[in-house]
Amino acid sequence: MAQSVPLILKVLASSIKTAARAGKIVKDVMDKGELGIVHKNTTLPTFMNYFFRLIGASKNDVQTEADRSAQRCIITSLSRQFPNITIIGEEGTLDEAEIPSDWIVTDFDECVLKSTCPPKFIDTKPEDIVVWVDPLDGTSEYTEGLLDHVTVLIGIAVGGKSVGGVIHQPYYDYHTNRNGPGKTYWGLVGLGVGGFTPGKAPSDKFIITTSRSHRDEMVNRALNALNPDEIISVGGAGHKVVVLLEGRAHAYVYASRGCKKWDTCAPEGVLEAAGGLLTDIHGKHYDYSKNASFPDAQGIFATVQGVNHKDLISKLPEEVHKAFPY
Ligand SMILES: Nc1ncnc2c1ncn2[C@@H]1O[C@H](COP(=O)(O)O)[C@@H](OP(=O)(O)O)[C@H]1O
Ligand SMILES: [Mg+2]
Repeated sequence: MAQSVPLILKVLASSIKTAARAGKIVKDVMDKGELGIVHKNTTLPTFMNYFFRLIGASKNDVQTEADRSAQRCIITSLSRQFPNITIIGEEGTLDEAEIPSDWIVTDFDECVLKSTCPPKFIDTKPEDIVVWVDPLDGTSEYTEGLLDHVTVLIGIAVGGKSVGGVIHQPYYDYHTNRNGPGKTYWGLVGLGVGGFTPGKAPSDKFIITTSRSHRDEMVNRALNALNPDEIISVGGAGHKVVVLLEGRAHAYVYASRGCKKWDTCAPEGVLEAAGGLLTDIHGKHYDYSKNASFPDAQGIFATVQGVNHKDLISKLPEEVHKAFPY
């Protein structure tokens, strides 16, 4: 690879290949049938579970062997290629010492490497970059067999702002092609998107996508106020943004604090590279710098290009805004 390729393009090009490899691991674990499910917070004392509920985390947040193995693949691959960037994974610190050699990805997406780097990223340094990894978004759907809800997310933040990333859907179209390669949606703000052709949402009705498994009173109040013609309830933050990218909905609305930075960094970057917006429910972008707190504590509000983000947010009732203070 030419030395002159800007770092941001190398990180994106490597993330595209790595996400696909991690997606294959996710499928291999499922095919083997040993999911190794653990409930992440159930070993905590009662007061800690109470605290987790207060900040919006579920005490039954599950993790499987696929989450662990896919994260080991991604973090080991990216950190060997880019030792000086910061990488934060949903599953915390895992043993990377003895991972199979074929989990270590060393190749790059050629199309991205050959692209013209957006001028503002030409001089981006390793210390400016934070990569947020969700090795398996939609874990509860994965354990329930709703496989097309599952995505592998690698988000790229520069200077605390999500600017791009990769959403890989390992089970894309699996009903007709179970052993297919999946589908990879990537984007970089200023460069554009790749791996898919953005769809256009219908002009004769208004469609919102939201959580399937984490619905509460405040989520419902926000949805009622926006009065959509249709609600698409699916699992995973990555999958919901895929629904937007494919033109199947106009907005993703989630008035809840349950998502974390690794759930939204890649979806935000890819959606914004496609001309959309992903913010909190007040319209403010999240901070993805390395010391940022993990929860998306002010919820999620995402819209596709052509929808007036600010106008739509203004339709949320005051009580919903007040429920998510800074
Ligand atoms: N109330 C909550 N408690 C725990 N996790 C939540 C949550 N709300 C959202 N999430 C996490 O955010 C992601 C998208 O959620 P949803 O499908 O409900 O929209 C999932 O990530 P993971 O599957 O990676 O854990 C999910 O676990
Ligand atoms: Mg997730």
